[in-house]
Amino acid sequence: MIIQLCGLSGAGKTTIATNVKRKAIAYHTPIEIIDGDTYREFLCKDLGFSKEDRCENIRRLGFVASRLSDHGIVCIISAINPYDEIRHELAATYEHVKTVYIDCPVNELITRDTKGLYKRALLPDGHPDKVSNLTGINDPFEAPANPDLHLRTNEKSINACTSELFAFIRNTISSQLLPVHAQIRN
Ligand SMILES: Nc1ncnc2c1ncn2[C@@H]1O[C@H](COP(=O)(O)OS(=O)(=O)O)[C@@H](OP(=O)(O)O)[C@H]1O
Ligand SMILES: Nc1ncnc2c1ncn2[C@@H]1O[C@H](COP(=O)(O)OP(=O)(O)O)[C@@H](O)[C@H]1O
Repeated sequence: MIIQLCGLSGAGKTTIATNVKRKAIAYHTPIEIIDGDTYREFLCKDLGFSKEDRCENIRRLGFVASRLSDHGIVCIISAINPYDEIRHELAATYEHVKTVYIDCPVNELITRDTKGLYKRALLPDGHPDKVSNLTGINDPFEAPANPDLHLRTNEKSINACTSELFAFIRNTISSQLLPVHAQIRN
């Protein structure tokens, strides 16, 4: 199974994915986090933040996820993943892809600003430190219309969001395994 997260920087993708992975160890559910930030240092080092590059980024993360997923590893793609087009492409290309929206209003993210990116994006034009294409401020984010799971991280605690995503993964695994058991019995 491939869980493609999407959500603005600072919304909570890494925090929730990491906590879910920790929780899954006790249940012997293998989880791999495929994190945009990490892969941008290696496999996706050549990519920037244009629409084309962001889509290519997700395409590559999706490919890695598909290889691992074929071996029964639950892959969580933790990236901003801002465009409908590429989210749909991933879901159409690979089996068992679920979209999870990690949602937080931008005003709250400006307050969190864990990486200082929002402060820099809000600098006046022409300022040497200004970030010019930060998603949600001066670059688009297309909120998914019908995500498989929608987590509002400004309304629920980290623990509550972690439990919801974890339960979603467990339920999806069970429902996908049921027909297989039925086939074996028949
Ligand atoms: N301009 C701009 N816009 C968005 N993000 C920026 C930008 N510049 C740097 N960063 C940092 O890069 C991380 C986003 O990379 P992703 O691979 O997740 O992005 S994408 O899915 O290809 O849109 C993102 O990581 P997260 O904060 O974990 O989301 C940022 O730390
Ligand atoms: N309900 C929540 N779920 C996830 N993170 C939360 C929540 N509430 C507050 N936070 C905080 O928001 C920040 C999210 O950062 P991070 O996980 O790196 O985001 P992202 O990976 O989406 O950029 C962390 O500082 C985390 O403690």
